[in-house]
Amino acid sequence: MSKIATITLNPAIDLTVRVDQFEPGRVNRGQQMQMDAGGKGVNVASFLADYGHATAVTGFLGRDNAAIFEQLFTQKRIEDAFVRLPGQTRTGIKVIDEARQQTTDINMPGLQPSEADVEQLMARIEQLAATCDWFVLAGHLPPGLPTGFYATIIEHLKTLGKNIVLDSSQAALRAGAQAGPTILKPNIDELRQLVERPLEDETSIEQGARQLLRDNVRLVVVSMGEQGALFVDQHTTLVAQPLAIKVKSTVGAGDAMVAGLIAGLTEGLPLAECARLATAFSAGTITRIGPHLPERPVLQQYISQVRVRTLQPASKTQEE
Ligand SMILES: Nc1ncnc2c1ncn2[C@@H]1O[C@H](COP(=O)(O)OP(=O)(O)O)[C@@H](O)[C@H]1O
Ligand SMILES: O=P(O)(O)OC[C@H]1O[C@](O)(COP(=O)(O)O)[C@@H](O)[C@@H]1O
Repeated sequence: MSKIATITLNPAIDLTVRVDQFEPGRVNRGQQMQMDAGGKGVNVASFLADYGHATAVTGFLGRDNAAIFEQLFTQKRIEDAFVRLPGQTRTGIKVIDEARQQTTDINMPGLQPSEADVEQLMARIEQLAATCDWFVLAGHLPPGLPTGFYATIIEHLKTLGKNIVLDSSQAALRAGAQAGPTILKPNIDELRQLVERPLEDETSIEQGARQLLRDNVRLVVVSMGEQGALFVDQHTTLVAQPLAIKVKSTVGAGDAMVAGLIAGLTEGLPLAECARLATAFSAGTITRIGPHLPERPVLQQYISQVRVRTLQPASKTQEE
């Protein structure tokens, strides 16, 4: 089984604070606080490692607070190929309101890598390409990097014949999508930004996703929070219904979906089974804080509960 590499240019420590009945602009009393190593690619690797995959992580990590990441990598046997930068990796605040089942994210800009750091990163990616067939490029760009940075990496990885998943936002997503990764995983807001029109129903979301399928892009997964997700390829559109479970924190739900999708695709599962696995991974993480999957029997139960249907042109549906 080949290794899966994730690239997180701007990882984050997630400081989760539980505040029931959270009111912005007021004095709030918190109930619980927890810190986790995070950032999109770090989370994807962590979920895949829980599922038994060999993973490697790279990107830029602040030297001064790297311990929490190093602990995670050691614990889950994730290969650490992060380039170290002077200073601290950003910390993001995640306010979870369990009573209202709401998560509020405050994400910071992060550390700025130098030209020499970027060169070092490119060398690490080159080294990882010797052992990894899949590359996940995920998250916000750090300050100072050009919006076309993901596009540059994608173009290079394409020449090496790699499978590439892009999960980013704003201009970096737009430029990256044009470079033709294998899979795109926008959430509904990111898809709206990409296609520049309101997407109000399943059909318009499907059409928006289908617009992105071209050249190398063979699958677009649009995640829609509690509305589930659409899996759109050349031949079909599947709708994966989320599970009705008690939400603790939605932080990492999208990353879990990416991880579950890759787990399915690398096993050679049909798209409907991949959609089921991806949704089960997401369900597994929203019931807890931190980028971890539940034990196998629980995950197995979630997989069996996910409902996937085909979205047909005349809106006739068929259970998969
Ligand atoms: N409130 C929720 N209830 C149930 N499932 C959810 C909820 N929020 C997210 N999910 C699951 O996680 C998946 C990804 O979530 P989403 O919030 O769209 O991703 P992102 O974090 O990338 O914005 C969804 O497709 C769904 O299966
Ligand atoms: O790189 P960005 O877009 O600032 O996002 C970083 C945040 O995204 C996360 O990876 C969670 O992502 P998702 O909720 O989209 O799966 C957090 O761990 C992290 O704080």
